[in-house]
Amino acid sequence: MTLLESVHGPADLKRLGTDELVRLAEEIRRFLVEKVSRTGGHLGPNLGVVELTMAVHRVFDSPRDSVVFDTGHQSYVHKILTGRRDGFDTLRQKGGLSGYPSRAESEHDVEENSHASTALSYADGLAKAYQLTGQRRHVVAVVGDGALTGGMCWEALNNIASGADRPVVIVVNDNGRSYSPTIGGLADHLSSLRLQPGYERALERGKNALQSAPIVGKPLYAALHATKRGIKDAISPQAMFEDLGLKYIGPVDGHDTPALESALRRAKSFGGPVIVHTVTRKGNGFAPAENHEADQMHATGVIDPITGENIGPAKRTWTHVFADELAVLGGERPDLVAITAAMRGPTGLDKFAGLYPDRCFDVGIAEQHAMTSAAGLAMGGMHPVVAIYATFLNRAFDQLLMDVAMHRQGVTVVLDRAGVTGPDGASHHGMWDLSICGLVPGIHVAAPRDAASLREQLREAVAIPDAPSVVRYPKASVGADLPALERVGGVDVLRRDGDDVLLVTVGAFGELGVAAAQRLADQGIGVTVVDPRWVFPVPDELVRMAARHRLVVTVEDGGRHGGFGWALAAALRDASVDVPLRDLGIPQEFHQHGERGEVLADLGLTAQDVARRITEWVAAAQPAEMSATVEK
Ligand SMILES: Cc1ncc(C[n+]2csc(CCOP(=O)(O)OP(=O)(O)O)c2C)c(N)n1
Ligand SMILES: CC(=O)[C@@H](O)[C@H](O)COP(=O)(O)O
Ligand SMILES: [Mg+2]
Repeated sequence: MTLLESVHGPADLKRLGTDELVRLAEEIRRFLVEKVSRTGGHLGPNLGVVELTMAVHRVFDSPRDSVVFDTGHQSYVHKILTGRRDGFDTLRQKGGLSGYPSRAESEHDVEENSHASTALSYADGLAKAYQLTGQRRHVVAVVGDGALTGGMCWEALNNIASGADRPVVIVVNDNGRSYSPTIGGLADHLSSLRLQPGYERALERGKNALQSAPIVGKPLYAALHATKRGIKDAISPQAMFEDLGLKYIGPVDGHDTPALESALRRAKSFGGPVIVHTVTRKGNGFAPAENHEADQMHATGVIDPITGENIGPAKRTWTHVFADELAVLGGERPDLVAITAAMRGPTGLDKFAGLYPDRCFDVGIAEQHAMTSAAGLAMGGMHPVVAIYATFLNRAFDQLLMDVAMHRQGVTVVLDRAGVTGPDGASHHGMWDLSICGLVPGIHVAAPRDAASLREQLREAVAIPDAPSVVRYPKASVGADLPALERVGGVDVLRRDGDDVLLVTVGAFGELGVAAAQRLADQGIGVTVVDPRWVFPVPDELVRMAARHRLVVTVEDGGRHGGFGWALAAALRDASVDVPLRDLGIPQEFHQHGERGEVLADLGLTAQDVARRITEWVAAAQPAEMSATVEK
């Protein structure tokens, strides 16, 4: 039996000796590479936290002590050590192990939200609750240097620091990277601390040697300790944390188990808010990850477990199309600037940044700041393109509404991963953006249906000088272009078989709509399929088209609640167009992980299901109106 097979929970971990811990770390790394190379996932981040997670679970007592992982993508080791080793063959798969903590999976899991920079706020709340209920429980928050660039962390730190008697242990996992190198003053600050990685170890050795020395040991240690403190204050700017009221321990080598455990034990005994600054290496122990140029295998697909080479299917995604067109636009429009929230590569800004390095800004994991900074850039005469994942627009709603739209600033927001994303689960599905954008006065929202539309609508968006414009597209390969039969009032007609049903498809669902119409035509139901292209404001032409049909059906890769279908229904009511409308979209629930196609099928968002629903609706409609159609 391997050591890994002998560890079913933290208690088993606590019984291991030093040499066994080294072996266990090696076994965990081999396990991670073997499993994640097959399933895909966050290999780099988890290879970087093997010793750190082991030490946390040896020093603290989960689940009595709460261990919160910020973003949660680096919680695989935590899962392995808390009895879920056997689930890794199903990692991030439908019905399988989540790629993030999951309260349904384990009592050891606290936070499920994959949106970064929240762990310290959870920790603050948990610590207050334990204090109020007289529970002597520690709260441990593992937070990355990237997550620390998020504003919520600083809001939380401000509050945690005021709780001098609340035992919150903040373990900073400082690997110097988000996807790419972490940016900003804080990163510089941490790196200035990182310069003495052996600092704590040297201190530990020195203290042990001194304290064991007879007679002179203890006084000498005390004198040196005071000197150390003075040195730290003088040469290492961690004084910033201590000036905030947070004790600082570190930097600690995040792969040195004895040093880690010593630092964590000191933190545990402190009894108040304390930062343990650990220095780790993303991808540690797997050379292809350690040396991975782009992002040290932050998130991989299926890879060769030896070479690290991607062996999944190469695909041209919507992101690629955006990246290429923005690069072209950058040459035509010197006022165009791009903004990323620590995801320059994944959102397709690398090409633009390579051509125009001074015009691409990485603001860290700070979508709120990105949006309002964009408003400032627009006020200053630039046209910003803010490229973020759709789910992270949630973070910047107020800024979009008040700082961009209310000030009528020309900012273009490009939302990648819009709609059902898949393996990253409930907090990553981009299902909220249409509902959010629909609330914003004056906003223009485009949902391109293919690559040609994306290029065209991106150009249209950056030409809007006095309002926010949004372009949204899915996490998927981009299919073949779907040409329109004609464009009427800005609305593209994709197929015209009759006036029984007006099927309005949003974005990439154009292909689905045409396929559904074909199925319905075979049943004698005449469907006209249209793509509004710009879904907000709702095109007037759509209202006119609806009036000429017996039933209107909308289908969108977005949340139904407050989505495009609801907006069109309201527009029909406002225009007194009395035609029944049925809206198909993502139900207003938190949807678990799985492949995008699986989740869409479960939600009935396939051509077959849409055709079936329409057949049912047509059959259920007033017989006089529709029977002729159905009998045909
Ligand atoms: C609000 C938000 N924006 C962007 C992301 C995408 N994202 C996931 S992990 C990550 C980098 C996190 O870096 P860090 O906290 O340093 O953790 P590491 O991967 O280095 O362990 C980012 C930007 C996110 N999860 N949440
Ligand atoms: C944890 C996180 O927010 C991202 O790393 C997430 O895994 C998105 O992955 P994709 O870029 O593959 O959509
Ligand atoms: Mg990091």
